[in-house]
Amino acid sequence: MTRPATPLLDRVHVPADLRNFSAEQLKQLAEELRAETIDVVSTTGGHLGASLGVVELTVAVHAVFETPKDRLIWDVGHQAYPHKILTGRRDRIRTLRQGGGLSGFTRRSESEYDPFGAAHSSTSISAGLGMAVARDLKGDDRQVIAVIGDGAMSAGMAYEAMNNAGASKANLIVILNDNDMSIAPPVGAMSAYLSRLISSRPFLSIRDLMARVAKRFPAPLERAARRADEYARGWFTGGTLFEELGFYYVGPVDGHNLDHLLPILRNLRDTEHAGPILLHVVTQKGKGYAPAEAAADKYHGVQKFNVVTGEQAKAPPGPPSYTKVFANALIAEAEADDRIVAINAAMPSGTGLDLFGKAFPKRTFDVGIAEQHAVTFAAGMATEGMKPFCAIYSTFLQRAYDQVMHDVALQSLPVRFAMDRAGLVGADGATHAGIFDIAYLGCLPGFVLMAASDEAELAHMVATAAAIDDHPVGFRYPRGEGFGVEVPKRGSVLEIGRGRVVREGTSIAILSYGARLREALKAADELATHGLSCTVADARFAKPLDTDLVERLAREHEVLVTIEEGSILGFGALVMQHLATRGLLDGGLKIRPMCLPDRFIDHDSPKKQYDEAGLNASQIVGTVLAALGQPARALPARA
Ligand SMILES: Cc1ncc(C[n+]2csc(CCOP(=O)(O)OP(=O)(O)O)c2C)c(N)n1
Ligand SMILES: CC(=O)[C@@H](O)[C@H](O)COP(=O)(O)O
Ligand SMILES: [Mg+2]
Repeated sequence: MTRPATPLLDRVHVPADLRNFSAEQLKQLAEELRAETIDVVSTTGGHLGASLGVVELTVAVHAVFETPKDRLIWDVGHQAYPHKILTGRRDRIRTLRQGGGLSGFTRRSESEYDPFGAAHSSTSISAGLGMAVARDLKGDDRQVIAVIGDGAMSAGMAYEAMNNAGASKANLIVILNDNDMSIAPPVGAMSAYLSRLISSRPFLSIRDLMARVAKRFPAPLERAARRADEYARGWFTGGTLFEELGFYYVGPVDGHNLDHLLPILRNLRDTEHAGPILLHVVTQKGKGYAPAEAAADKYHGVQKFNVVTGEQAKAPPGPPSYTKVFANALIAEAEADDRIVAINAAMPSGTGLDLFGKAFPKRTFDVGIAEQHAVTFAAGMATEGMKPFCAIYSTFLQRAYDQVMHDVALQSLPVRFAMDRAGLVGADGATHAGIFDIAYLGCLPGFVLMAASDEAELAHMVATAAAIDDHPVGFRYPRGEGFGVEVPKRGSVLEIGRGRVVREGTSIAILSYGARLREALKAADELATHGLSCTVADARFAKPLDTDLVERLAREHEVLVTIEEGSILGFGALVMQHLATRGLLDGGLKIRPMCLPDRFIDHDSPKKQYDEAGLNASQIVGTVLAALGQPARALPARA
């Protein structure tokens, strides 16, 4: 596929190169930028829809504001591919989300045009306000612009920031990019409110009149006239919510029309305004690419695809994903128990609750990007005897940590946390790696914590979680496909706090928590070629720990390796802490906890990430041999 001709874009290496373009040239540049973005993502995969929706906005903001001196923050950052192309990274844009390549989100270490890293949503206004206040304290004169989507605007953090910004009177420009989409169609009252704004009649004539009148009156009267202007605006467009939060509301404006965007942005740039402004732009996710515009998800996240047909590359048919297994297992439980309800935070398809929702629409809740609310909402349901399953990716559950501790654990409420994407996640990189949940939940008293070593185990853990009614429960499972083991239609309830030995040996013990079990078994096979007999056990539970199993392994083996797809201070730490209190570390046991290194691991393929993390079979073998003081001699080639 030949790349699209981009004569104007070829002249733009940094935004300064486009600032002398005419309006007509900027329109052409936008079209070229859109074509380039489509071509790039067709070869890399990634977040296409959101990027296509902000092509004109990206061109306009960089044309009007002096980035990077003026700070431009993209909320989530998944829509920043056009931004990256215009800001000196076009030559690397086709390395997007690949090992050693560009991140799929904005990143400070990547470019001076990325003043703030993102990926978890709804942080842009807070960061922008921080920059604006710092600017004022330093006496700088830069502008600060935060672009936030309508989905991201459903998170509490956005309101915390607006509440503070409105009171602080700091000069900050928030651009609300309203495409009436989150990953799925948006939910919540804010979405309905924004739809009303968009459907109202814009009333620029009255507003301009009020603004002109306001300028001609002496101060007291000007204030009255200004209030009238705000009221008029609030009345016609309903920008009242933002006005009441102290923002000067402008909009709604067509976010694809440079004839509108450019003069408005210039006005906002040049007008002295005491306090924050909210520019409400209306855009279309997937704009300008018919397959994306027609798709239900607007091509939010795509594989590589054929530009002509829009057909995405399909992975060869493989085992069902853990997500699918979770959804089916939960449906089976819900069929037997009508107290089971399911909650997600704007991730219905990612968590599999779209499937559950088809089966139980009245028992499925999408609360928007609002993980903190999701957790305490679930806690409230649990107090009334419901059995809430909170399906939130491990990484996004981090946002609701106090709710997990204060509202759930402290009250010992039986909320069940289905933590998908636990472990390294590949192309989304460090921001999305679900690697801290063992540590951040393992320290909470009363939690039952499980990790699935394969998809059948996941089904059993769903059944077990459904059966536990007096404790909070968390179970974790990796992104992607299972191993292809047979999955029962409905899982069996496991004995709480009991692991299982899957291979008996004598001198080496490998205790795995989660999906590294297969690697542990491979390592055992390789160690056997060294004449080393390995016991391999699946811990299944981090809490309550199977202390009998752990103590037996410690007593009966020379080397005990623990392995987990999690950070330091996780499962291995729990095991060592227990053995230490039992005096079982005093007798010369060689214990080696294998977990992820204490650093962030960048985007790459999951296989390469685990190689880098040191958690594959050969690295387990190396750890055992090192513990025995044996050189890791060349292992026989794996058949
Ligand atoms: C805290 C958090 N929860 C969930 C997500 C997953 N997520 C990424 S983008 C997105 C939707 C964002 O919608 P919007 O802000 O409207 O941006 P759009 O994709 O429409 O441009 C979600 C839910 C996230 N990145 N961060
Ligand atoms: C941008 C964002 O945060 C989501 O789109 C995320 O990338 C989804 O991850 P999965 O692809 O693992 O569902
Ligand atoms: Mg949106």
